[in-house]
Amino acid sequence: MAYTTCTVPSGEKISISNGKLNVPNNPIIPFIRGDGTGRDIWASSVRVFDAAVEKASGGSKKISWMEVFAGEASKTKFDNWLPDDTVEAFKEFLVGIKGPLTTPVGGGIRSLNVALRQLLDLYVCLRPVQYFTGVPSPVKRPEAVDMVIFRENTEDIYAGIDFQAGSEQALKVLKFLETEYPKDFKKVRFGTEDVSSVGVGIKPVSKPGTQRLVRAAIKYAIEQGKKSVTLVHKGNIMKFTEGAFRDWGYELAKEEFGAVEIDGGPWCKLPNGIIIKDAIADITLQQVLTRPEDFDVIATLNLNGDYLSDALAAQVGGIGIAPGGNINYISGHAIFEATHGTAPKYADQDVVNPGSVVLSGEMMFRYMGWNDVADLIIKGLNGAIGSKKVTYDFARLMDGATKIKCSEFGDNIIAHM
Ligand SMILES: NC(=O)C1=CN([C@@H]2O[C@H](COP(=O)(O)OP(=O)(O)OC[C@H]3O[C@@H](n4cnc5c(N)ncnc54)[C@H](OP(=O)(O)O)[C@@H]3O)[C@@H](O)[C@H]2O)C=CC1
Ligand SMILES: O=C(O)CCC(=O)C(=O)O
Ligand SMILES: [Mg+2]
Repeated sequence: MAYTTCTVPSGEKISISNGKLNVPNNPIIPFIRGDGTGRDIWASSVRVFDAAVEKASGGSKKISWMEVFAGEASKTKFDNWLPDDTVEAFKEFLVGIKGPLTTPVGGGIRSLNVALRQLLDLYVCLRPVQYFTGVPSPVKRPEAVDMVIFRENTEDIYAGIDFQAGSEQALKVLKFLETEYPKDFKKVRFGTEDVSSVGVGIKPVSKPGTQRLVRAAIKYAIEQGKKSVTLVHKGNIMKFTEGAFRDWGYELAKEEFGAVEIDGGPWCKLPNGIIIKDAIADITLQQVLTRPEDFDVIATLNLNGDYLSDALAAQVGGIGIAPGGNINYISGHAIFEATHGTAPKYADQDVVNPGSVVLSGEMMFRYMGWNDVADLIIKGLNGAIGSKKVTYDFARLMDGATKIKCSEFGDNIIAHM
């Protein structure tokens, strides 16, 4: 493919055959720096990645980084928020990594982060939540938190069927409901008689969309020897979207994985003892705090997963150390990215924690089968935290800590590899 907004460096492509990635020694990996603090974090993280690859391979492996553009940098450079080249590069080179991109509230462009997930059909948002010894936490037993969130990444209210009050689309949908379903429509109290001041959002949730997500979560639980998979939903209220997510999840566990009901159901057990259970989203937010041991792998819908991942990140030291990956386990496409956003008030000050992107890279290397590189990154991060020379977010809660810059924290990780 001829790219006009980016340049393909020398290197080789990662490919997939029979569901297995083939990773050359000099893979081309597209990356987006990101908006706001994304710039500071990338500069620090990429040095960590290169150092870990160099050290683990003795110089026989090297990433060929390919910069691709999206967000504010792309708008300035190309008058285009998300050039086709960027999407094509992630498609062609299979595995990539990105910094956060800004999404305006209440108008303007729709999320570029969500767009990338949808355009590449990256149906799993994988967000592990684990505690690193020494990280300051607001809870008493942060070490009890060891959870992995499988967040559905393409459907739900993130699908973008979201119409502004008074728009032609909103008025048409409301008219349709009034005409076709007059009894249901009459029951709704909008707070106004004037429907031109009613915005409308639609929440699509499908059985195949649910089941591919739950399948990935159960497979992960089996491969990693986990104790349970909890389907988190608000199915008591949204019966045919969130409730259906729960039912389709249990159905899949029984039909594809041989689960049988326990204690009269609906909880069930796989032949290897893994429990498949469910919990309603509101109480889940309390119970992940009060009894974290009960949660292991969590499979949930898009919005619940978004809320849960920030809340859980707090328990193990905050959003500065919360990684993630957006993955299609069938096509092999994956884009790794932090859970946090662009934190614009800190942009270009070289102060924020690069840990979330560093750990997103660690996930990327493990996904590529470069476990020795991933292990070195973990070793370096553990050492850096243990040295108590950390960025402001950890330093403000850690006794006896020295506050250092984002770039210096990257150096500290490298020094401890
Ligand atoms: N995938 C993506 O690209 C995402 C993009 N976004 C976008 O980012 C923008 C800003 O979102 P906002 O809701 O403010 O959330 P952010 O995650 O950007 O920041 C919120 C707060 O989290 C803390 N924080 C964030 N990143 C770090 C870090 N690396 N190190 C230490 N602390 C950190 C800071 O807390 P404190 O003030 O306490 O220091 C910061 O003020 C929005 O446009 C949003 O849409 C949001 C989430 C994901
Ligand atoms: O796309 C955005 O701006 C926000 C997305 C988000 O919060 C997330 O994926 O966790
Ligand atoms: Mg979020």
